[in-house]
Amino acid sequence: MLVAIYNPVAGDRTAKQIFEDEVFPLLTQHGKSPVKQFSTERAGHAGTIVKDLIGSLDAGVEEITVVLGSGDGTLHEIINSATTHNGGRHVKVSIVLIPCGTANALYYSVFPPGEGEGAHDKLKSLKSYLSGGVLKSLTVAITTLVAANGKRSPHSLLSSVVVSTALHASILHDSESLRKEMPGIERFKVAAQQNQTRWYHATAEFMPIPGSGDVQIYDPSTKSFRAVPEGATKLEGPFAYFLSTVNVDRLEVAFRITPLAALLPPPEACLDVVVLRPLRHPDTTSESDECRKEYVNQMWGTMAGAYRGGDHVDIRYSTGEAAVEYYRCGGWKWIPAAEDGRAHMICTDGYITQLETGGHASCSIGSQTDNEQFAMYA
Ligand SMILES: Nc1ncnc2c1ncn2[C@@H]1O[C@H](COP(=O)(O)OP(=O)(O)OP(=O)(O)O)[C@@H](O)[C@H]1O
Repeated sequence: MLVAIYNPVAGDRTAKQIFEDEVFPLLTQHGKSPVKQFSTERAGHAGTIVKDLIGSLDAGVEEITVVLGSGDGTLHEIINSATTHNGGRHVKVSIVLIPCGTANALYYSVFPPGEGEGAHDKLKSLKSYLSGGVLKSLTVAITTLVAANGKRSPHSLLSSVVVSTALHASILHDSESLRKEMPGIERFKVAAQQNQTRWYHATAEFMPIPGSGDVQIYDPSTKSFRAVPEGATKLEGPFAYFLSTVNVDRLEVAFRITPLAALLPPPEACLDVVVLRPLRHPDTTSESDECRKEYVNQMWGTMAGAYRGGDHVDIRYSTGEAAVEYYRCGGWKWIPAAEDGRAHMICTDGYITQLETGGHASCSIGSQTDNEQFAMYA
């Protein structure tokens, strides 16, 4: 079954126009008219549409193709509604992605613009579909929230782009209120400045990659990953930044935060995790206001590398240590300090969930079956 869904309020609100002017005519030209077309009417609607469509499929029909005009958030809703984890039927969902959102992390990771390229072609996934191109399986990261009494939340949160805490979660949380006045990516920069001196108290623990059986860390001196010794897979805060990705090497077209996902692609599905802990900086001697203010410059100095193609992963302190801790793992656990409210925020593909005090979050890579349910034309 082929359907088209677009989110008319995603990004700069041009999805309807792109579909009417470009997507539908191209589909018709190739004799591929969608059996149904939808314009989403509210948050969560795209997920409901796909779940209902799957429910209406005849027995034996095991695939649905969705031409999707949106950003990463609407795709996230579809994945979470269609997953077997949240009670869905196992139907393969193939996405033809038209980037109509603000950041479009997945699209621009799969189709990075070439050097000096001006306007980005938004129809690359569609052209791939029309020419019988490659279907790239989407790895999912599955986040479970665990309450203080050990009870796990009944619903899993699936992500196809990012799961984060700390600064990135704060940015996504605060930028949402700026969406109307700032429809573009500048709202993320404003929210970043509002949160730049905040540190997050928590303990993080990494779980091994299923196949290799180890947790790995990038070593800029050898430009390769090496196994982390057992016993060194637990990190104590404070943290400034803690972010993991799947399927992407960037969160915006030019913000390449996990560049090694593309430059040193892992042989099997795993999470790429970027961590910044202020007290690792040789000049940060305490958690005083002065040190926090000083660290702002250090942090942005490092993070600026993400805008230079991802060279932040090779920046080293005067001590020779890597400024960024870049891990590869099969999962991680985030245990916030009870008194640090902001450390309780978890961001899954832009959606913010608040952990209960005393609770923790556990994120792991999906099983092979999970990772084969969703795919994108690449
Ligand atoms: N008709 C609608 N009215 C209001 N909100 C809607 C409507 N349709 C969808 N939404 C919501 O719009 C939000 C934004 O969509 P989406 O994430 O796709 O775009 P974006 O945030 O601009 O891009 P990106 O995630 O790439 O930064 C989603 O949370 C979705 O639930």
